[in-house]
Amino acid sequence: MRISVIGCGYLGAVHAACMAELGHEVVGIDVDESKIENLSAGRAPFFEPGLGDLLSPDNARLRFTTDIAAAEHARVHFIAVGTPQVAGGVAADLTYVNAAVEALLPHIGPGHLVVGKSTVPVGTAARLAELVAPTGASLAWNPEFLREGFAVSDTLSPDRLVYGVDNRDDRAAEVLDEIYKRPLEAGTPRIVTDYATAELVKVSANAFLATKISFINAMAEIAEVTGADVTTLADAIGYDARIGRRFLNAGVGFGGGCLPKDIRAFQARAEELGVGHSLAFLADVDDVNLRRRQRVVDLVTENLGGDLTGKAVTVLGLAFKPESDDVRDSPALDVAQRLADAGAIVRATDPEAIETARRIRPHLDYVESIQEAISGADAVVVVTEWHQFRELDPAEVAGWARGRVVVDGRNCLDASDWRSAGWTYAGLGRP
Ligand SMILES: NC(=O)c1ccc[n+]([C@@H]2O[C@H](COP(=O)([O-])OP(=O)(O)OC[C@H]3O[C@@H](n4cnc5c(N)ncnc54)[C@H](O)[C@@H]3O)[C@@H](O)[C@H]2O)c1
Ligand SMILES: O=c1ccn([C@@H]2O[C@H](COP(=O)(O)OP(=O)(O)O[C@H]3O[C@H](CO)[C@@H](O)[C@H](O)[C@H]3O)[C@@H](O)[C@H]2O)c(=O)[nH]1
Repeated sequence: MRISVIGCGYLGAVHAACMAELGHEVVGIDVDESKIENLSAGRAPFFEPGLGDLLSPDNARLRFTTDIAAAEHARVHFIAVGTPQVAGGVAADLTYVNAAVEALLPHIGPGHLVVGKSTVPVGTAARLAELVAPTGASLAWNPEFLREGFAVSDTLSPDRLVYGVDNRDDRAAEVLDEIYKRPLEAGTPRIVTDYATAELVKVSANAFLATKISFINAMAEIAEVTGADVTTLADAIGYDARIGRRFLNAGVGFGGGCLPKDIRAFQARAEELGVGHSLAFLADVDDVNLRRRQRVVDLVTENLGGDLTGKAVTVLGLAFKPESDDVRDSPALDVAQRLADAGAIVRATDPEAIETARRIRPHLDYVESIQEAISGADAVVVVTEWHQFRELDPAEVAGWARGRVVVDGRNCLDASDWRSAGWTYAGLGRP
């Protein structure tokens, strides 16, 4: 199948490379010249395990360009551009989706299928279908559920495939089945439904995941005033198969380019639809999540005598989660900024996210080496659970730092190991 992928960011670049891996002839298109230059040279423009292995300038099935006219040679066009929060608001900004579809219109015709992958407010697909209809092409919505850090394997072997189609269009599902032949033959469940359901599957999945994380973080708040241990609590409730242990890790909370903006945009859309009350609980989910960031800062402050002015604090982690260089709405970077705002002298490190962090917070002090970051610190704060941080030897770290305070913002360290090495250990929701 000849495919174009419009938008080659964290989602689109992986999707383009994986579609070529599935045997299709793919052109990736983006307005960002430097991204296209890197991808064309076989370099991943961001850190994503396994992506580099799929990119090669010699791969005849995969090319990248800034020229939207290249889409003319394809028959299926995936829309993978960003849908961030609107400036100064919480709704989804559809400018990029609208611009991408508008730009595509002169290059599509009968027999073409436009497939939305971006996360959009319910109702968007039906509106875009009207826009596409005069060209003779049709439109489907095929939301994406990949996780950063596992994006390649999630794309090649998804948990499920969802197709939102116009019920007068029998062909769209057949075309998508052909594209996803390999995962479907491997047993991936597939759900064919209407546009609205497909759009809602995506945002409700993210709302559920965010709620699950905020639920356990709310339990951490209760644990903190009762002396209970939220990690033991999570293990115990997680054994109930109806609850499950995944996404029950209490800590500094969720961030990234998806969960925070998606729950806010979902609430905004529900308000527009006159059913804001149905999603009112998501405001609490957001609040609990943001409170945890300040809680980390408060724990550092309490353990450093109540005032951070002039205190040297090392922040271990900048990415919103390990195995990613993504710092969009990163709790780690936010904590680093809050500590600096409170007067601390902050030095931060991350195995992959220093460059991305520097782009949006250029004034913070970043160092590559963990030892250099910790050297002379009054307190060490772990906010992204990279294995490089989890595996630190507390006795060795004690030789680098000045103070003996460690705040575990991801509940990822062995508290007793650190305490036996002389550290004052503080976790979130743990005694
Ligand atoms: N990142 C993820 O893990 C993930 C997973 C599932 C769904 N999504 C959704 O996918 C969409 C993309 O997210 P992302 O994380 O890849 O964003 P991103 O910002 O990394 O990438 C978006 C890309 O689109 C490009 N672009 C913007 N306008 C364009 C246009 N008119 N033509 C061509 N390219 C254009 C940008 O230059 C950028 O490279 C969002 O709706 C997001 O919610 C993301
Ligand atoms: O128990 C947990 C699990 C996750 N997190 C945090 O939650 C955030 C999101 O994590 P994750 O969902 O793994 O990352 P994303 O790559 O943002 O993926 C989410 O967002 C994508 C974009 O919509 C979806 O495609 C994925 O299915 C959905 O998991 C990160 O900050 C994690 O640190 C926790 O705090 N506790």
